[in-house]
Parts: sequence; structure tokens; C-alpha cells
Amino acid sequence: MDSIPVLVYVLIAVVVLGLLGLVLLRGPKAPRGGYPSTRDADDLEGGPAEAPGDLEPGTAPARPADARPALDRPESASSRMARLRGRLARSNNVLGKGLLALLSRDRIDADVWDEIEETLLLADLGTDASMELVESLRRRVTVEGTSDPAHVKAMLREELVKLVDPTLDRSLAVSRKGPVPAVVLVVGVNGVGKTTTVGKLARVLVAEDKDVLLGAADTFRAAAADQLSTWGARVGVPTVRSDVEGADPASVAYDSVVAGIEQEVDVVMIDTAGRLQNKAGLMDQLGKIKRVVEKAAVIDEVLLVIDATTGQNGMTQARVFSEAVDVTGIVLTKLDGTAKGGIVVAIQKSLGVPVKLIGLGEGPDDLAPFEAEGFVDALLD
Ligand SMILES: Nc1nc2c(ncn2[C@@H]2O[C@H](COP(=O)(O)OP(=O)(O)OP(=O)(O)O)[C@@H](O)[C@H]2O)c(=O)[nH]1
Repeated sequence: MDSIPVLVYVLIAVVVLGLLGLVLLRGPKAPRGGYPSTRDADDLEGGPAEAPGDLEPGTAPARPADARPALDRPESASSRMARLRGRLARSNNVLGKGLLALLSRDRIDADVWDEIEETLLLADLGTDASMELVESLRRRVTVEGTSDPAHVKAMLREELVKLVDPTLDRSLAVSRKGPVPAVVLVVGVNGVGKTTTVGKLARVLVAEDKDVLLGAADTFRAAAADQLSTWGARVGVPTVRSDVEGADPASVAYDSVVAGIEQEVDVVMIDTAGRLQNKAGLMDQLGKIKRVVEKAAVIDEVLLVIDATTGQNGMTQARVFSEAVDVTGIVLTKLDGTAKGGIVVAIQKSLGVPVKLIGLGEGPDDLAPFEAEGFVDALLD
């Protein structure tokens, strides 16, 4: 009779030992979805045969070591600033040159001031800022009574810098908070350059030695996820994406943040789709992404991407987005293709949010941190 409970104990012990053995033999738990645990070029050299790239649950990519593409070495922020300043000057210094020519006339009468205001409006500076600038310049020209070109240029520079506002905090919130990565959400209407910006910004962060993970929550356009993972793969940054076209962007965004936490990356950057017909739809979608993501981590930065060539349209979009979600920074793209750099001032004034980055071309490193004085100097070059 007594032998029955003993048999039960022996059976339980065998099952427990068996399970323990299984766990030990499998080694450490694989990251959720088979995400690779390496990113850096250095890691890859001697590391496991996994290459970063598209990450779908259960599909750890296995590629022979010699077939791994060489990683790009992205340009540092300081070097890109110096290179891109020339490009900014080429497209936008007509504004500065025009103003300097007008201000250097022997006699600056009411007609000249009207012309100055018109020049500012044509550069998309906006009505309020244009009037403000004309007012302060007029006052200074009267008081200081000078037509010396160097003095006029210095005055104009000071007034423009004041308008662009060097006191705004333009830093990006891209530092880990304990065990949780910084989360950056990138929003904007379609075609403004969101995906490109996420790709370029990943390179800026990699150049700063940060571990980055991308989330392809633009599920509207299948090619967007391909485009994003191509950007990421070039610098060894993994991308979380869904295979299903039109999948729920909020769930891809959530998976990305969870993967970022598990892989202990510094920054998770989420690309979103901007194709929504109305404000209610936009609010619903962005609101849902925010709610769902914030179950895993706080969103530190919401970057609104605006195409600088779209003028008033861009301003209207900016307002709609800022009502749908708390925008923390503006990325102004395509400043290389327009002489309307004044939109920097107009957008900041209208939204009360700083321009943090500017896009100055289609090249991978053609994105630079925005800096008020450098921007004005490029206008006046
Ligand atoms: N000249 C120039 N072109 C840019 C810049 N930024 C992006 N582009 C181009 O703009 C086009 C659209 O960029 P995408 O990144 O696909 O735009 P998107 O907002 O993600 O578009 P959807 O995915 O359709 O919503 C591409 O051809 C980019 O190369 C820039 O700063 N300058």
C-alpha cells in the first residue's frame, strides 16, 4: 500500500528533473521573436552568424558570415553640419542677399520697407514675424542711422537670430531611462520624408554610438517597411515589422518597444503612416499608438516631419498633427529644394515647438541638427 505514494514521488521527481534538464540544455531564453542580440559592427565581426535586418517573430535570420554586407560608417554630426551649411546657403541665401541689398540703399523709405516685408513674406517667414522684423530693423536703422554694409549685416543677423530663437531647447530625448529605451515617434503626412528621416536619424544616433531599433508602423504602404529595414541594415540597426499589409500600426509599435526593452537598446524609433483623410481618424490612430506603446514605455519624443517646400499647406498640416498628438520637435525636410527657409520661424511661432533637425538632401547623411545661429549665417553667406 505504502509503495503507491513512493511511486508517485519518484514519478514527480523524474518529471521535474526532466524539465530542468530541458531548460538547461536550451540555454538562455531567446529574445522574443528571435531578435538578434548584436548590433555593432564590432559585435558582428566575431559574433554569432545573425545579421540584423527584418525581424519577425520566430524568424532569426541566419546568413553565412561572409555574405554579411559591410556596414556603413555614418558621418558625425559636426562634419555633416559643415558640409550641409553650404547647401543651405545655396538654396536660401537669396533671402539674406535680397534683404542686405535693400538695407544698404542710400535712402530707406517706406517703399523700401514694403519691399523688405514682401521679401520676408516670400520666404515664408509669416506675417507676424515679418512685421516684427521690419519694426525692429526700422527702429534700429533710425536710431543708429547707418548704411555701412557690415553694420547693417550685423543688425540683420542679430534680429534674424532673435526670431529663430537660440534659447529653445533643441536637444533630442534619446537617452535610456534605466532599463527602458528612449522612444521616438515620427509622424507627418505621406511623402514629407518620414521614413527617410527615421533612416537618417538612425545614422546620426549610430554615429553617436547608440544602439537603435526601428519600428515599421507605417503598415499602409508595404514598401515603407522594406525601405526602413534597408536604411537600418546599412548601419546594423534591426527593424521590427509586420508581414501583413495594413496590420495594426499600434501593435507593430508596441512590439518594437518590447523588442527594444528586451534587446536593451538605447533608442526605439517608430515610423508611422500619415494617410488619414480627416482629423478624427488621425487622432484615433495616433492616440491608439500612444496608448498602446505607453503600456510598455513612455514616449519621449514625438517628431513631426514637415516638407519645407509645401508652405502654407505644411503649416496647416502641422496644426492638425499638433492637435492630435503632443509634438515635441519639428523636422523640416527638403530645405535644399526651396528658398523658403523662413518657414522655420513661422512653424516655431505657430506651434510653440522648436525645429530640431533639418533635411538638406536625399543622401543618407543629409540630415543635421538645427542650430539658430548657423542657420542665419547660412542665409547671410
Ligand atoms: N531633396 C530632399 N528630398 C528628401 C529629403 N527628405 C526626404 N526626401 C525625399 O522625399 C521622398 C519621400 O520620402 P519618404 O521618406 O518616402 O516619405 P514618407 O513621409 O515616409 O512617405 P510615406 O511612407 O508615403 O508616408 C523621397 O524621395 C526622399 O528621398 C530632403 O531633405 N531633401
